Amino acid sequence: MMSTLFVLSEQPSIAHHFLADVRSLEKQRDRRLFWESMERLGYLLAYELSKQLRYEWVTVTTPLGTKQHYCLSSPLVLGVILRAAIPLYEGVRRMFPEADTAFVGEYRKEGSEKKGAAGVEIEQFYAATPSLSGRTLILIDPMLATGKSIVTAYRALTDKGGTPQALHIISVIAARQGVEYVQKHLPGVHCWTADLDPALNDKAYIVPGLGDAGDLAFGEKL
Ligand SMILES: O=P(O)(O)OC[C@H]1O[C@H](OP(=O)(O)OP(=O)(O)O)[C@H](O)[C@@H]1O
Ligand SMILES: O=c1cc[nH]c(=O)[nH]1
Repeated sequence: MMSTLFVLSEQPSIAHHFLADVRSLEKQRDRRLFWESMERLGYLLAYELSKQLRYEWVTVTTPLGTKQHYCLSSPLVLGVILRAAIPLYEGVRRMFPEADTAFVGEYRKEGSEKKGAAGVEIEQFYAATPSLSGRTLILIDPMLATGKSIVTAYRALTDKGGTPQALHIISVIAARQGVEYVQKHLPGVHCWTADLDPALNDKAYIVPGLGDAGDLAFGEKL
């Protein structure tokens, strides 16, 4: 199956406004704004992704008659990668409130990024998931840098939960190299990102990026 890539910023829309909020060094001081803008990007990306899901026609009775609507029939599991994904997840979850949720705890091993993207190693320590078999898995992580965190999370979840019928990734900022990495290791994946950045720096941070998404949402990690 073919992998696909959707980039929200390719069209002028309110998404640019929220992207400017999360990237701006000055506005990042306002944690409430950072969270709200992440959540709003979550709504917008979930809306775009929803166009690819499965629906069934349902007849709704109004006080004055009946009307048919498409109602979601794809069984969804949202996958959250701790910590930084929580605000973005909250936006996606509000759009798909009936979805189940899987959690993965992991972080980049301290110092491993000193050798650049090739050196980055992921320490994965926690995974809790409902069954994924035959369901649609949406992995959520605001920053897709080297792509190693997402691939590690997918493996941890599928080892326990089985193989999903479809895989989507929602990110706010993806590096081109990270997208290529996930497409290589997770064939058929569908990537939905608010923006696509050109490069990683020598510590495998996205440039221009926004800095450390986990620290901005929750405070500097010791
Ligand atoms: O694509 P990658 O190169 O793997 O990098 C991206 C990862 O980095 C961030 O998490 P981080 O490891 O900083 O942990 P945190 O969420 O606890 O801050 C981010 O939320 C991703 O999970
Ligand atoms: O640019 C990056 C890369 C990894 N994690 C972040 O929070 N930001």
